[in-house]
Amino acid sequence: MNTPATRRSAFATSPSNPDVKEIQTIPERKVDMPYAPAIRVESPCGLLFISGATPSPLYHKHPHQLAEHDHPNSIVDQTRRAMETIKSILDHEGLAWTDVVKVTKYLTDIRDQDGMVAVLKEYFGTWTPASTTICINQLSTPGARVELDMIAAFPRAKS
Ligand SMILES: O=C(O)C/C=C/C(=O)C(=O)O
Repeated sequence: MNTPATRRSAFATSPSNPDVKEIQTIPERKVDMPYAPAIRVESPCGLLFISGATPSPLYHKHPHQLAEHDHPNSIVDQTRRAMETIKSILDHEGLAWTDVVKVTKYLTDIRDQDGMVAVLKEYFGTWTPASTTICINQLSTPGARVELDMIAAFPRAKS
């Protein structure tokens, strides 16, 4: 588990809503990305919406360059990569796995569910956020079998 820390300044603020903030964990890589790693909503309580994480590196070129997407075949290894990406965003925001309130899980083969869930348990321990699991026929890069997105809530002292 990571340790809660002071919330960082956001990368940018929505021009139409001062409570909506763009999060960039590696600001110099924004130029390569068509979406933010996360969006923080600060009022009435702080929420963090984490973009879908796959086995691909968080920051990668768009359009995709296949050399950046050399995925292991194993669902366990792919899920660990996605969870490490999400951990980097939670760490950046000073949040813990126990601050995650919702997980959406996308699989290309529902038989991968048990392997994916076992890896999530390594990270979440006994904490069980709300969850939705969806099976789809393809993800964003060849060979990707899993994508995870999450919503986390900032503890009141940090909201
Ligand atoms: O599903 C999304 O839009 C977020 C993730 C995207 C990718 O993994 C990607 O563009 O490679």
